[in-house]
Amino acid sequence: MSLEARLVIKRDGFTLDIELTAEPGEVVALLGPNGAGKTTALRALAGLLPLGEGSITLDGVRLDTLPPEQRRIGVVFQDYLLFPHLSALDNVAFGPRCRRVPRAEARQRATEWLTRVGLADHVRKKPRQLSGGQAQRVALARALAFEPRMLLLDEPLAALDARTRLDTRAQLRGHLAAFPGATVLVTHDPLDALMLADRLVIIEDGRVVQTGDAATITAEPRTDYVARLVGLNLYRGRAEGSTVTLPDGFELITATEQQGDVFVAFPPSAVALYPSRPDGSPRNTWPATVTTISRHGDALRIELGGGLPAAADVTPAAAVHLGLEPGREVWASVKATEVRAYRA
Ligand SMILES: Nc1ncnc2c1ncn2[C@@H]1O[C@H](COP(=O)(O)OP(=O)(O)OP(=O)(O)O)[C@@H](O)[C@H]1O
Repeated sequence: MSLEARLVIKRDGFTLDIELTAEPGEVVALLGPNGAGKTTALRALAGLLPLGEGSITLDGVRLDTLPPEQRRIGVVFQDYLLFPHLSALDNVAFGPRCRRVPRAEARQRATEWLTRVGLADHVRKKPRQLSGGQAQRVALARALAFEPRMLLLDEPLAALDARTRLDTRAQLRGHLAAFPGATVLVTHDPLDALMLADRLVIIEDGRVVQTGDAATITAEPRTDYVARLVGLNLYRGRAEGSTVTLPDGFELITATEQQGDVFVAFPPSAVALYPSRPDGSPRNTWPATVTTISRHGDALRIELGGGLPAAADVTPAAAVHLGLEPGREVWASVKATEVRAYRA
């Protein structure tokens, strides 16, 4: 049940224009900053928003000409949208009932689905008697009980606290692995995307800016948003051999040779700071001014302005030793072997 879609939607001041594919059994995450168009894309797939242009084809069948109820798509919304007056069982039985499955059989199937998501003991409860994690699992069971051809999840874990989120994410991963159809999930949490999806589609301002598996995207980000997401300093420049010249003339030396337009990236942990120009120094050394300091795990994240805006991670001890504070002038350096260049 493979998905092939081109979604074009124009609404005041914003245009979504993306192509999206998903193979049977594949989990594709739409990831992007607020307002990028992720929810708009999901609502279009579900049939809740009409396409301006484009088409949606699932397993060779045109979906965008069908009304939402005939698309056989299971949707889990961010706030689950369970029917508050129905028990967990009747919420899940709703799908089969809509497809005219007799009541007893619909309830039987609902019980099976609730058992599968670990809620056999909660079938009679109303949504308000369920915890956030349980409600999420009822919503998932309800979507799966439709026997959908495709599953759509909108920020499926956003409503949960951190602890519940961890457990629920692991369980959700298992259920998605067992689902034979294509799954598209929307999130702005990189961890959800990395843990749940086989492939990431990064959307910014209504366009796809990068797509690939987690390893490729984290190794070779192509926009500032993605670079920040994976915690890398990222620049664009022109390579001639191992020298990359940035638009303002700054030169970075890399260990690998390239020609033409490239991205260059290095992690904040690779940036070393010195009180004065280091001698016998690594190839890339520049004067910088500390702009902000924030906590980053066990380290301090130092944002540097100057010739090459960059982030550096240092230990608290080093920060004290260097007297780091906003406005302090330092020398920064990064070894050529830590700088990766790849084709733009
Ligand atoms: N009902 C609406 N009418 C007009 N424009 C809208 C409507 N809903 C959203 N938009 C606009 O469409 C754009 C994309 O919104 P969308 O909700 O799809 O983004 P998103 O990537 O899901 O963001 P978030 O992570 O904040 O949910 C935004 O610029 C938003 O202002």
